[in-house]
Amino acid sequence: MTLEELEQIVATRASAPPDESWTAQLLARGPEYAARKFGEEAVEAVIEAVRNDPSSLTSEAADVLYHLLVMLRARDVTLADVMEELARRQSRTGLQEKASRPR
Ligand SMILES: N=c1c2ncn([C@@H]3O[C@H](COP(=O)(O)OP(=O)(O)OP(=O)(O)O)[C@@H](O)[C@H]3O)c2ncn1[C@@H]1O[C@H](COP(=O)(O)O)[C@@H](O)[C@H]1O
Repeated sequence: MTLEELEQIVATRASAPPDESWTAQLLARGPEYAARKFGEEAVEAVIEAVRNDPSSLTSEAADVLYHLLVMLRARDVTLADVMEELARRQSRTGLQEKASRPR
């Protein structure tokens, strides 16, 4: 499974009946709700990383990636947009990139 494939699944399920699809339910409740669920899943991943439980962290990280894609879709940002941004950063170190951000 690639992130592109998961993005495609999210796009397809977006138009499913909400009573049959978590993706459709998230999107029907709006971008703010999708963002909130992403935040909750991110916090759960943080907890597992701090607890040092690799199996639970793997599971929570999967939740995070899925909910990230749903949140992006809710705001019409594509995975390609995000990957292009990452590609732009490739020519610089992380510290150079951070220093170049507007304050
Ligand atoms: N990858 C996922 C995926 N990861 C997590 N989830 C759902 O996200 C929801 C998280 O909700 P909650 O926060 O209530 O769940 P939780 O974190 O387990 O809850 P707590 O017990 O911690 O409160 C659950 O219903 C999970 O099933 C996902 N739902 C869908 N997908 C993918 O999307 C596809 C389409 O799914 P539907 O849109 O539901 O058809 C699936 O086949 C998968 O490929």
